[in-house]
Amino acid sequence: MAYLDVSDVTLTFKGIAALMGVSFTVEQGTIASLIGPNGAGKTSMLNCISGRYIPDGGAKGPCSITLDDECLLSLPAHKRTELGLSRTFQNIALFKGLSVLDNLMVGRHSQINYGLFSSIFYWGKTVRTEDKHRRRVEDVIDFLNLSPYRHHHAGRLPYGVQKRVELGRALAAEPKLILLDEPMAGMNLEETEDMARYILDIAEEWGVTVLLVEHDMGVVMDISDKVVVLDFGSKLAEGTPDEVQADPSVIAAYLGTEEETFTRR
Ligand SMILES: Nc1ncnc2c1ncn2[C@@H]1O[C@H](COP(=O)(O)OP(=O)(O)OP(=O)(O)O)[C@@H](O)[C@H]1O
Repeated sequence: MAYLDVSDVTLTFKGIAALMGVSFTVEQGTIASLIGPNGAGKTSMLNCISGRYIPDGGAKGPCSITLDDECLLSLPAHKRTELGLSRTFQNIALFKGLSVLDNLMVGRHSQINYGLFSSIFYWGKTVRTEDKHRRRVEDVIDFLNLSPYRHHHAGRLPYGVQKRVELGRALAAEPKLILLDEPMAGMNLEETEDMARYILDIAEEWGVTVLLVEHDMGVVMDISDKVVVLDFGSKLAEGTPDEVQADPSVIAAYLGTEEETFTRR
């Protein structure tokens, strides 16, 4: 079975379908992208996987979303985080009054498993665990080149750096699967290229599986192992970037007929 297996997911809001029987798979350690026009259902799909939305049928029917063979639907969002699922949001969701370092430490929250009792009676263990959290956060700071900003208030940083901090917070949680909702939105060319490099390294060096929602087709076609195309809540195509770019239904329905739509960087 695939690492992430989405099978026949339907989601309706007051009778209006955001997703209609969508199925796709993502293999471990790869980068998959969800693309489609505005309102196609991309963020809704990420929300179903992360636990923000519950697909129609809930947790009782046949399981429609599994991660590493584990059914996600029966788990609340925070349990999915403990299982190794982490995400970023379309609109930056940082604690703006906290430093970069503290925002990343918040990302460690799911890994903190000691309470007041053990802090008092197993002090040594607590200190060792704290060290482990610090080390992970420092690794993330180094990886994303956030050192110059570590003590800056997140809310005062340039937009592109804030997007990087948000990625860092998701990475701090030691995810196995990371969901990225438009990580390049609003970025200039240089920031976009840097972010694309980070995403490639997250998969290749850190071994994290990536599911990306992104409107920048150049980036999507360049870095994805697989592309899934949604249109009006239904899956239109699934395949390698080359297969999807050659699919007439995709060209007609979403990408238009202009050749430069698929120009690689
Ligand atoms: N909480 C909600 N309540 C009602 N309708 C919703 C809700 N969330 C999403 N929808 C509807 O579901 C459909 C899919 O929306 P979604 O945000 O998933 O699309 P998208 O592909 O991510 O779009 P975009 O590229 O603009 O972010 C839209 O018609 C949207 O209005």
